[in-house]
Amino acid sequence: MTQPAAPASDALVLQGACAALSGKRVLHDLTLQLQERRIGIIGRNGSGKSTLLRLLAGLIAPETGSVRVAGLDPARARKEMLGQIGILFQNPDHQILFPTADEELAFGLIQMGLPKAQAQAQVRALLAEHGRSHWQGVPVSSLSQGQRHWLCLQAVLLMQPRTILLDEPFAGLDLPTQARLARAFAALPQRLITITHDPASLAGSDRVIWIEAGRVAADGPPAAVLPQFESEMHRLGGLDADADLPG
Ligand SMILES: Nc1ncnc2c1ncn2[C@@H]1O[C@H](COP(=O)(O)OP(=O)(O)OP(=O)(O)O)[C@@H](O)[C@H]1O
Repeated sequence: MTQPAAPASDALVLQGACAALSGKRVLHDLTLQLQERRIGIIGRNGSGKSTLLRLLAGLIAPETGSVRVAGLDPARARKEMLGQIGILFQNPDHQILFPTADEELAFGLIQMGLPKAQAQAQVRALLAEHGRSHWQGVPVSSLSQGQRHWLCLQAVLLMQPRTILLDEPFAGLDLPTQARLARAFAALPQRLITITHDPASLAGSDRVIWIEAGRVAADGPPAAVLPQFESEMHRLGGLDADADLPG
């Protein structure tokens, strides 16, 4: 019998992982080896997608089973994870910690152990490269939603993580901003794991995982998974009652 291939050294591996929130189990016995370059996670509201992202990022620990990123437990190896996993939350305001744009950009680098002056120099160079030197000292509160998204993305990229987790990256952005962001994502060398409700945005992925009520409903190439997902969503959309919304 042939052995399954060993995971890539920077793979994200779930083994029988369950996760609970406030005592309620929301992810059930997930076993996944995530190593493709573009992975989409799709599913209905409340299916457990954000919880899966939080589990992969080590923001929550599994109730049972294990999560490993590059062989490490992401909930414990917090410092090592800075170079492994970057996360972009749906709402930049859930991510931004500092009052000014440059402080926000420098934070991750300082966390990684870079002396403050060096981190600040990298931030100045980045802002200059993007024609945004005037953002030095600018209050985050004065930036638009799209500009805050850009800020969060750059803060993550400065840390050069191997994998970036994106939670509904296009939600609330106008079409030109979405198109610009999509081009920026497409050009990234990193592995991207994207959560979305929107099947169209995953058409070019290497792999799509459909999560339903905390379990994998389908897992494969987009051409196989997305039509199944869309047909089920159309069927559910045709029902009048929304009593089947997961509670
Ligand atoms: N703090 C919490 N305590 C208890 N249950 C929670 C908590 N947060 C979320 N849940 C429940 O966990 C389940 C999964 O939520 P999760 O946010 O992971 O889903 P999702 O697929 O990301 O949803 P959406 O697409 O609406 O953002 C849902 O049923 C939700 O009600």
